[in-house]
Parts: sequence; structure tokens; C-alpha cells
Amino acid sequence: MNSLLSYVTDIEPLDVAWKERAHEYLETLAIPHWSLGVVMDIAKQLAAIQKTLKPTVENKCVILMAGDHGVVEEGVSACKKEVTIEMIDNLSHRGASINALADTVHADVMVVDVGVAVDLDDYVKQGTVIPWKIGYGTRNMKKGPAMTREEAEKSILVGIKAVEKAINEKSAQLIATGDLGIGNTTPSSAILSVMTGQKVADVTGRGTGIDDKRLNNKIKVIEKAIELNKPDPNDPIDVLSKVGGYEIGGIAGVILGCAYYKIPVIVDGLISTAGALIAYGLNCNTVDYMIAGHKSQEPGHNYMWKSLNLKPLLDLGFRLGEGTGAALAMYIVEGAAAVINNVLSYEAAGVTPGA
Ligand SMILES: Cc1cc2ncn([C@H]3O[C@H](COP(=O)(O)O)[C@@H](O)[C@H]3O)c2cc1C
Ligand SMILES: O=C(O)c1cccnc1
Repeated sequence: MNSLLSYVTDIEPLDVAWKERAHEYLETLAIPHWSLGVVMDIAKQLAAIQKTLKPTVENKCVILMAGDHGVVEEGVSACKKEVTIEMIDNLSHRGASINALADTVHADVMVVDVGVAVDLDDYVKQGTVIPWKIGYGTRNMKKGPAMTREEAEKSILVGIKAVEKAINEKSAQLIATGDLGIGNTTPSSAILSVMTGQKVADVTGRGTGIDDKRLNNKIKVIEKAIELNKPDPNDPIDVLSKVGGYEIGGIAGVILGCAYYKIPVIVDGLISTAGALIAYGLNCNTVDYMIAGHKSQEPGHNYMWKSLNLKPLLDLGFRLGEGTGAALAMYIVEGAAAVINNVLSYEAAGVTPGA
């Protein structure tokens, strides 16, 4: 593998000439001007990413990054930390929500252990988990940095490696990000607050469903972690290492990898978008390859989309993660590819354009 820096610096913005060409082509379709709205925007984005007027997104893959969080000992989640492993078991038996939803859209699910607190040998042997663990859960960010800078960088490289695997083994043409890890809404809200300047109290939500007392505690824990560690918003690796998580680094890597290899990437909920903020901070060209999957119920999520200048495709009241919203958004992206591939122009269809 190359160094992280070489991936980050080589990410190019979308080709302007292809953007224009796709735009002009879509304007010839036998429909009132741009009347398929956002679907046309996505069709244009797909064409510019793949540099063709016939983009294909047939081979789809959800890359789900899993990790644990030392900060769970502060009582920030409704669940005990062992639920991460129980959910890995459920995913391995294909009984999780992402299995059900990814199946409907014919997407593969790749589960990557980037920082789960225990060894997952049985699942690795079964072939249901990819063992790229950087650490056995992060350290408690209320007491010090969650990770070292080196661990944070390694977690990002795991995400890039996962994209390479999806390309090499599954010929992936469209990737969605997913997360799993009890406690991960806490680092996600911390990253959100640090990177967007929003107050912790305004962007911290109930995650798995905590009550008011726990929510107040969660806010205090995040405030304390930021005060103690002083993450530098201009240094995304510093933010990720001090108040982030292994799977958030992994997701940032998936997004960087997709941008590097020119693959459209659908970003899921709060945790995935925390990864997107890190990726964007490392190279703002990454946003050209992102598609905002959905709007989570978590109160801070929209601030993230706003700071990336993206509009979420779906608003379904989801607050789950795993890549569930992104998987459903794959239907819309497939629709966009179908439009640019199959809708005829006014001329080809023999339809008279309006004045
Ligand atoms: C059964 C179950 C399945 C999940 N799948 C995703 N999450 C999501 O919820 C957790 C984050 O919320 P918090 O920060 O409050 O712990 C993560 O595991 C995330 O992936 C789940 C949570 C549970 C309980
Ligand atoms: O939006 C998300 O990704 C989310 C929200 C709550 C719990 N887990 C994930």
C-alpha cells in the first residue's frame, strides 16, 4: 500500500469537461428541462466520475466498519459494549437490518473489524469478518486521546484497503459506508462539534435511545473530552485521534479510497458523516465523489450535511447506522444511471420540444 499522504494528495476534483458534457447531454432528454431534479444531478455526477455518458452502478457494496469505544464506560450509550460483538454475530448470520436492506438492492456487505474490543477469530474463519484490527477498542476520550496519531492514520488506511478489496474482488462500482460500534454516536458528535464549530449541546443526540439524564451526561462527557484533548479543527487526523474512533477512521478511509479510485460513495448517517468530515478535511475534492444518503434523526446530522454543502436524498426517520440509509439510497443512484443510459433525447424519440 502507498502512504496515506500519497492517497490524500492524489485525489482529483471531477473533470470539468465531463461535467459539462454530461450536463449538455442530459439537457437533450425528452423531458421538461431538468424535470428529474436531483436524480439528474446524480446522473451528471456519475457520468463525470466514470467519464462516460453510460455510467454503470451494477456492482454495489456496503463497507461496514466496526469498532469499540472506551468512552462507553462513562454511561453514554443505552447499551453495554458487548452488544457490538452480539451484532457482529447477527451480521454474520445475515440477520441485521443492513443484511435485509442490502439484499433488496443486490449489494454485498463487507464487515471489517478495525477496532472491536475482542478477537473475532470464528467469524474470520467463516469468512464473515475481515480482520484488520488496529486496536482493541479506543481509550476513554474523557481521560485522554482516544487513539495515537499513528493508530488514527492506520485506521484510515484500513478503509482505503477495503475499497481496494471491493474493487479487486467484487468489481465494485458503487460503495456505501456503514458503521457498527456501541458508543460511536459520542465521538461522532464530538467530531461534528469540533469540525463545524457547533455547540456540543446542540449536536448531541440520544443514539441507541438514552433518557434525558444520560443525554446530559453524554453532553458533559463530550465537552470534557474536547476541553481536555484540545483537538485542532484544522488537523483532521488530530481530531480523529483525540475524539474519534477506529471505525470512523475506517469510514474516512473508505471515502478517500472511493475518491482516489473514482467510485461514487453513498455516505450513511451520523457516524459515517463524521468520517466524511475527516475525509473532506484531508482533501476537499472528496466531496465530488460523495452522495448524501439520508438524514438521520440525530440532531447534529444536518449541520454535517450543511458544512459539506450536500443535501440528503432520504429523510425516513432512521437512527440506526450500519449503512441502512445509504443502502436504500442505492435505489435512487441506480435510477439516475438508468435515466442517463435509457431515456431518449427529443430527437431520437421524435418528441417536439417546448418553446
Ligand atoms: C442492536 C443494535 C444494532 C445496531 N446497529 C447499529 N447500531 C448503532 O447504534 C450504536 C450507536 O449508538 P450509541 O452511541 O447510543 O451506542 C452503534 O452500534 C451504531 O452502529 C446499533 C445499536 C444497537 C443497540
Ligand atoms: O445516524 C446514525 O448513523 C446513527 C444514529 C443513532 C445510532 N446509530 C447510528
